[in-house]
Amino acid sequence: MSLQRRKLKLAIVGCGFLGRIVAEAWKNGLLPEYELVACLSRNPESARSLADSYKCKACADLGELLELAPDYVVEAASPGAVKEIAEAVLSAGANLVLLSIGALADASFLARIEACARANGRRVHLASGAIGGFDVLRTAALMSAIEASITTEKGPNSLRNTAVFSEDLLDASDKREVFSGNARDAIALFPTKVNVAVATALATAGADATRVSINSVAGFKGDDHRIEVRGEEVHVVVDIYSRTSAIAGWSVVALLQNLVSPIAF
Ligand SMILES: NC(=O)C1=CN([C@@H]2O[C@H](COP(=O)(O)OP(=O)(O)OC[C@H]3O[C@@H](n4cnc5c(N)ncnc54)[C@H](OP(=O)(O)O)[C@@H]3O)[C@@H](O)[C@H]2O)C=CC1
Ligand SMILES: O=C([O-])CC(=O)C(=O)O
Repeated sequence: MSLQRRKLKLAIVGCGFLGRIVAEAWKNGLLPEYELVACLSRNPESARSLADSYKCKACADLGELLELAPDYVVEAASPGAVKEIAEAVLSAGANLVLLSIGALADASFLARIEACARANGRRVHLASGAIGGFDVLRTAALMSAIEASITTEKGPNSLRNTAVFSEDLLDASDKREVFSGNARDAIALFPTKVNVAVATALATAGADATRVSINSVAGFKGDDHRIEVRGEEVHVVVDIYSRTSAIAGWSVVALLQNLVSPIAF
């Protein structure tokens, strides 16, 4: 049973792989408290295609989308898109659900949207994406000083078109660490690939103190993220393997369900 009577208006920004997972879940009845009203993408054709499949409005720009007064705008686009839309969305009275959490590594941007959300009485919800366990990570961070890290293993093909890729990774016989540093440097080097590192940092020790190790494993399919937090009394390990990034789209569905459920996680 839901908490509210009228359906909440939902809009999607970014009509690619993950945005479509949310729309499909809505169509399949997993989000009955919501009405999918609008979508927007960089390429109008992507928005039109999603809108045709799910019978919502393809918007030409953000202004047109916000005129429909969505209650929740799901961002499934890019960290750059988050910077373009966040303040306008919140100022228009909508809540924001983010997947491209890497945008929040920019401390001044984070402070601005925090202030904007507060001023407008709205919230920015961070989807758990390809990882999770934010509840226990945040809890551990409250209890004492902590050390936090995330170690990721990926197949080399998913590192193509990044500064660390080289052909010899494809048939390397051993695991190769291609990045070691903090979450701030990680997202600067891989702007769309390590949202998980920034999300981990926000939940734990912050972008400067959270250690990130990215490893290439030839022949490996999918991603494995191992988050570790050590405090005085607790040792937390959250390890998530996913064959594709679909888990991130589904995490938005779970989040939207949680927002309206009488029993909330
Ligand atoms: N938090 C997490 O754990 C994870 C986060 N992500 C992030 O989620 C986001 C979406 O991923 P995914 O669906 O796989 O990516 P896709 O590339 O499949 O889809 C992204 C869509 O957004 C559109 N888009 C890009 N920039 C903008 C913009 N400025 N304004 C509006 N639309 C835009 C794209 O372009 P077009 O309209 O041209 O088609 C495309 O349709 C990415 O930023 C990715 O990094 C992904 C996995 C895990
Ligand atoms: O899908 C993943 O494993 C992680 C990812 O793309 C991200 O953090 O942006």
